[in-house]
Amino acid sequence: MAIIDVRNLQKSYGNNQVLKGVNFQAQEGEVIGVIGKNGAGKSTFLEILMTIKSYDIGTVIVFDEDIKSIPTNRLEQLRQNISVVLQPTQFYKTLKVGELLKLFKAYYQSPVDIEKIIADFKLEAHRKKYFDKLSGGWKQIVSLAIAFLSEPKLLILDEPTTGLDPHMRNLLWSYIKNYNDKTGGTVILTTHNMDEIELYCDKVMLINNGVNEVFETTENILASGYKSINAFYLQSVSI
Ligand SMILES: Nc1ncnc2c1ncn2[C@@H]1O[C@H](COP(=O)(O)OP(=O)(O)OP(=O)(O)O)[C@@H](O)[C@H]1O
Repeated sequence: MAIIDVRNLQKSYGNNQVLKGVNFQAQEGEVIGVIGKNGAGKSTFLEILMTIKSYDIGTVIVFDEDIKSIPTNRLEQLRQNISVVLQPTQFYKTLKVGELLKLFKAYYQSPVDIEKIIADFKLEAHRKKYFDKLSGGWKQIVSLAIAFLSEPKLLILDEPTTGLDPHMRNLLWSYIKNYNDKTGGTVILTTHNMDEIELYCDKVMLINNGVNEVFETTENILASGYKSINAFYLQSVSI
């Protein structure tokens, strides 16, 4: 089943045309990495999929709904199936980690057990700390733990592993893959780490010069002769 169908997506900021005709589809259960150089338009693209940013031209269908013509109440229902983690993440400064998890569990009316989330994300030592006082990497982990609380059908992550140490990166990816295997949820993320794309993503979309220059399975890219996704990236994109 198609979760997202994007045709000829165009978006400008003033006279800076960032997206010049992007075509993209995501099926249920896929893990898709969006790559491209700094300023290529990856975050802009994800924010449009999250339904929080407007666009100029094209069609964006999310869960079979055209997000431009959908009534507000249905847009809100649709958003309940999407979890997002943006960068940088700012949560309520005066709340402790355990309190934040409880708050969002209530907000999402989530059946997920907070103790399990705390154990899975290795948050025990941090549950009584104020979110504001955590290191950047731990803030990221808490944000991701919260994203999983809503048991989303679609998870959108903007550079989820940036700033994480290798153990936390592995931990995070094992959680993403586990969520994907168990629930069939779709994951769309951006990263500059090409090893992560190679290891964990089913498909890659390369945004270059405002278009999806490549949208292909990682398997086919590697089968076409590149020795790694990193080599593919370096050979496909000039500085
Ligand atoms: N709100 C905004 N107003 C004006 N220009 C913006 C805005 N947001 C992004 N841009 C511009 O749009 C372009 C694409 O930005 P975007 O953040 O989508 O790129 P990116 O691929 O995510 O970059 P990076 O890899 O550096 O995070 C950049 O030139 C950026 O300066």
